[in-house]
Amino acid sequence: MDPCDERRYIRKRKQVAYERTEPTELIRLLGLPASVTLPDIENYTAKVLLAFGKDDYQSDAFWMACEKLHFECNLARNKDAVIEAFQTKNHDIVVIDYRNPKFIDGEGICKALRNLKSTQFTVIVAVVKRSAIEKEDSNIEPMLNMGFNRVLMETSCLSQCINELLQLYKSDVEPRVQLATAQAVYLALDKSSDVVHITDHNLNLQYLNKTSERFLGYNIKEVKDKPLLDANSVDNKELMVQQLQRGREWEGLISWKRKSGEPLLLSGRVIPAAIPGRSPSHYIFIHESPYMSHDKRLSTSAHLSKNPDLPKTQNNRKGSLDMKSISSDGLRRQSIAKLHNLSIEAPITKVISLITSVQESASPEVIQTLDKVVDILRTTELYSPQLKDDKGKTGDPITSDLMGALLSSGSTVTPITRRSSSDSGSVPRIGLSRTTYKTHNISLQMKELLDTSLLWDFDIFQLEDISGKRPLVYLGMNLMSHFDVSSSLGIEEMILYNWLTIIELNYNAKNSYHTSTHAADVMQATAGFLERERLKQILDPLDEAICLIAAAAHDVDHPGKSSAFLSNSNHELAILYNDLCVLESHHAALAFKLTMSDDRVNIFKSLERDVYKAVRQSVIDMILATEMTRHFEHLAKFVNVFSIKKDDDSPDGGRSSPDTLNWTAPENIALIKRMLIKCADVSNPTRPVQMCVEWAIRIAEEYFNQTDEEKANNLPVVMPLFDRATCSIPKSQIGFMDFIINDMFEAWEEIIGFPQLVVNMKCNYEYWKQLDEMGIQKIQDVILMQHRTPM
Ligand SMILES: Nc1ncnc2c1ncn2[C@@H]1O[C@@H]2COP(=O)(O)O[C@H]2[C@H]1O
Repeated sequence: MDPCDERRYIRKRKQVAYERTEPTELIRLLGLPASVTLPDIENYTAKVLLAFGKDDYQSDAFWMACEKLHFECNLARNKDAVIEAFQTKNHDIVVIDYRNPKFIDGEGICKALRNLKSTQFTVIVAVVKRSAIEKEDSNIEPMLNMGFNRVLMETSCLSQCINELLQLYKSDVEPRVQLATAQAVYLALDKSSDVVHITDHNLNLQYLNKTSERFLGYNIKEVKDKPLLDANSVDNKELMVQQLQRGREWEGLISWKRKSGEPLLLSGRVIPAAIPGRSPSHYIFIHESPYMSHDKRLSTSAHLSKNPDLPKTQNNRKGSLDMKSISSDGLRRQSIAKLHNLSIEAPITKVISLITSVQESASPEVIQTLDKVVDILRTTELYSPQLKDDKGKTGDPITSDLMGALLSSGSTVTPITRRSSSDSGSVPRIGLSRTTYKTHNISLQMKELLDTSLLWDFDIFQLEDISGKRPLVYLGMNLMSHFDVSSSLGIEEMILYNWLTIIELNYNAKNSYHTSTHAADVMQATAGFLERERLKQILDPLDEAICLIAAAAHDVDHPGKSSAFLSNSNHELAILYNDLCVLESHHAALAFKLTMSDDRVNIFKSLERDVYKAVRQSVIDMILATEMTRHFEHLAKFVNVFSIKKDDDSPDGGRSSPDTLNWTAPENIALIKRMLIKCADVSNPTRPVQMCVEWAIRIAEEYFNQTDEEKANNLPVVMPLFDRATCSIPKSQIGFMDFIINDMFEAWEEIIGFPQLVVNMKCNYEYWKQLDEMGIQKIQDVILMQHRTPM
């Protein structure tokens, strides 16, 4: 459709349900180049006021354009209404209909608005008739002088109105917002009780605040562009300048001369201001207010006791002293001093001290980079995942959706009714067996299949079929027996069988992905990893048992919805766990609740108290490690500790571990077990392609169901792009592998030596890329292609 032919569409808009258009989609709809970025409407919503005496295509087009851009829009019919609306909302843009004074007095409105002080930062636009502008002798200057910023020719074209508003936003509103912010900053500086001076890079004064004016007696006109400091102002001025030029802050005493000639010594700091990568262009001098820092000055300066004027100055200002903040500040300083006196030092403090000492002799660029490093190290969120800006902004939206949902636990509260979970209720009853578990009860087909249970291409879906959807018990018994778990725990095999049965019964068969087949698959991957020589050397039989148990139970009673969904729907589990690690906490708690519910399922009953404690702690730790919001934290810790040095001369073909690393230290074993279960949990993209595809379909189906339910119940949609009508399965898989899988499996493979993982992973990645290039998106089409793909 010709975008300018949208007039009919606009006229009909009141009957059409309005659909929110995402900015990126809008760019596509409008056919704008991908490089165009829409205003940061997440953070700032522009406010537009339409001054139109009556509705017509023009007011409709602007109204619609505002909706598309997510700008707030108001309409006023006459001068009084415009002034009233403006005084309430202080709009960024006012569009005035200037076509016919019969309907609305455009000139009067513009003048009245400009008479208000608050329109200083407002863009006023006049919409004029085509003929008014197309005339050869047309002259808009009088209108500009009247107070309009822009004169637009009438148009019924929606995209033209959108473009106009966008341009106004970019060229006028944004800079004005920034200007207003800058004014606010100046105001803050003027109101600050600190003495503030700003100089250029030659230390010539550019700005001083009101407190400085009061204390030193100069106003800016008298001293602008004059040197701020004289030779005696600072003890070692050269050193200070050197440090500032290198981009480093300086702290110390500066001796000032008041206009009246009296000296004034102030302690403070000087901060270089620079565009990143450049040398400083300005220096900011901040001195604690002479009245606020009186005590400190007295104690730091011998000069001061000789200066009788200061206490007088302080007395003059006494009314403005904030005694509470002074005393609490004093207390804070005392406690910091106490802390410094204690003989404790956190490793991070040592690291920061080392970096700071390196900065002493570094170049300005290195100093700036190290400053950033120190800033990052000072946060408490060192391992919290943050999507890199470029990926977050320009990456595939499905990937952003998926990563947003996996890596954050955002929630909004709206009630729904689902009740489930045996967490707070009673444990389901099952037919517990007291007889001996007999392996010979299984069919020949099952036996043949289970003979391959340790192979990476083990067919879990065939097991799902032939076990009547009870793969966990069959495979579980096979693997537990292989690793002799009953001996490690000192129990009969029958208890293991009962335990696997009760755990399997508590997986929800109705889910499409999080069923006991997924648990069995994770257990199978776990066994595959435990079989690697490297891990055999590190983990003992009890560790192996812990890994298999954690894998079997890690998603028990998964509702097929994410933790965010549970939080958003006020689910009892979210309430119970305060929206924190909701699902994983539930899986771990329920696993133990079920285990402890009856002696016949209690696989831990023979363990000594302290061994049980350690086993319990480790199983919980592993299950909690499957929580995806901490994915990057776990991965970063693992890579930091186990980063492998490539050494081609080493006897094991280039694989060598850091010499000093104690692989079997408890904290390192814990890291390995966490990474093991994490990799097993999301190992599906490293399986043979047919299985990889089946898992992708199952997880997508589960996500789609969640989106359906969120929409049906009017809940926040956690992953809006996982909508069965529009989602691209290949794109979601490419994104998942790019962000979560590829790096983690490369690192894991390096440690455990399992090339098949990475080979499969790369093949599958290529497969999804091919499907994507072929334009395949929907589940049905992926299934069709799957049937064509050879095993
Ligand atoms: N193939 C996949 N594609 C997209 N997401 C996946 C895939 N496999 C696993 N996941 C997600 O990764 C999560 C790992 O923890 P959960 O099993 O709780 O839930 C899992 C899914 O949300």
